[in-house]
Amino acid sequence: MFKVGITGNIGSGKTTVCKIFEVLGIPVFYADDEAKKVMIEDDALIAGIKQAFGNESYFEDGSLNRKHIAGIVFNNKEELLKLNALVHPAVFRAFDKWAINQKNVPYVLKEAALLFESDSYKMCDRSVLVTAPLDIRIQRVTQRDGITADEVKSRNDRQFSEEKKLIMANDVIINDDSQLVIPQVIKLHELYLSLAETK
Ligand SMILES: CC(C)(COP(=O)(O)OP(=O)(O)OC[C@H]1O[C@@H](n2cnc3c(N)ncnc32)[C@H](O)[C@@H]1O)[C@@H](O)C(=O)NCCC(=O)NCCS
Ligand SMILES: Nc1ncnc2c1ncn2[C@@H]1O[C@H](COP(=O)(O)OP(=O)(O)OP(=O)(O)O)[C@@H](O)[C@H]1O
Repeated sequence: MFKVGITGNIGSGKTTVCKIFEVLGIPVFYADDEAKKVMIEDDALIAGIKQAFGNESYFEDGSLNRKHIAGIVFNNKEELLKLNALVHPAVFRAFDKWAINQKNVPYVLKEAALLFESDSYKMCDRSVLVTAPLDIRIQRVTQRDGITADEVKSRNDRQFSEEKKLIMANDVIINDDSQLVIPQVIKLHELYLSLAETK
């Protein structure tokens, strides 16, 4: 199966772009959503997270105390690496399992905030970066999530810069309101159809 990894820094619009690919019939694996799922379903992982970040990482009903964990990991690089090392292998396994089950589709997309940071782009045939300037991204995320501009910046600082990702990515979608997004997606879709056919 031809696999395309899609990424972008916080608030770039990668999920929005993925919805357009879905309309074109392309299945999308949302790594960030899968991370949220395994963190409340995988017993070994839950035990590891409690050991690393305390029992208060979970509420009594078993849901994740996101604020508690975010407060630790987005303020300390070592703690974030610890969390990533616990969560990412479980997400990689889930993606492999999911991809095998996608039948009769030309290619699949893997949406991941940390495609490059986690090296998971190496498991894809192609990568695409969604970009937008930081001020626009801050505005979008503060509006969407009700978190502060400083919180958005601190998460952004934990990710590779857009400049670095532009060098690593094969393709780019510009989502800064200067050009339409749908034609950019259709153009890439046509490219991926032809690349998948010749793989
Ligand atoms: C720390 C947690 C609990 C905070 O939850 P919260 O609901 O506040 O944020 P959410 O998960 O919606 O993430 C929002 C954005 O933060 C950024 N972000 C999330 N995790 C990370 C990370 N490990 N490193 C850098 N940025 C991150 C991304 O841009 C993401 O889109 C959560 O982000 C988490 O469990 N992260 C670890 C899993 C992970 O690495 N997910 C991303 C890739 S699989
Ligand atoms: N071109 C656009 N015009 C207006 N609003 C947009 C555009 N693209 C994205 N948005 C909005 O900006 C917010 C962030 O977009 P989206 O959730 O797709 O980004 P993301 O990269 O997946 O974010 P995160 O990394 O935080 O998960 C959403 O509320 C979305 O509706």
